[in-house]
Amino acid sequence: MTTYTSDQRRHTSETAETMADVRYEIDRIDRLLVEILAERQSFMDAAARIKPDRSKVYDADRIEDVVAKVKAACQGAGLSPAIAEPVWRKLIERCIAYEFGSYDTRRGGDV
Ligand SMILES: C=C(O[C@@H]1C=C(C(=O)O)C=C[C@H]1O)C(=O)O
Repeated sequence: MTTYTSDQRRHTSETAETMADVRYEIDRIDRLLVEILAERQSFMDAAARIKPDRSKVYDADRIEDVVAKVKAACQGAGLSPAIAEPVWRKLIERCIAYEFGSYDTRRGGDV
């Protein structure tokens, strides 16, 4: 199971006083995001292993399902959907490209 390593939080957005404070927290959060995205990426390898054929790697219905769920989660979390939607659409696009690569590597390039 993945565990996330995190530097100590020093400030909240309310207590930060300097740009050094702000950037320390942004850099800390970015390292966490990298760990979380690496775990998400690992499930692309799992999907490439499980999917029965290459035509299933790109799933338009599932893409819309993922984006809708992310937008719903934004409401509760206070994340702007204007940030989230394009970020997730690009993330999914790159994850699918990764999954195609994983699928082809696993099956020796056979299509
Ligand atoms: C992981 C999957 O494969 C692809 C990757 C997706 C994602 O990154 O969320 C969504 C749809 C699929 O085209 C899946 O089908 O769920």
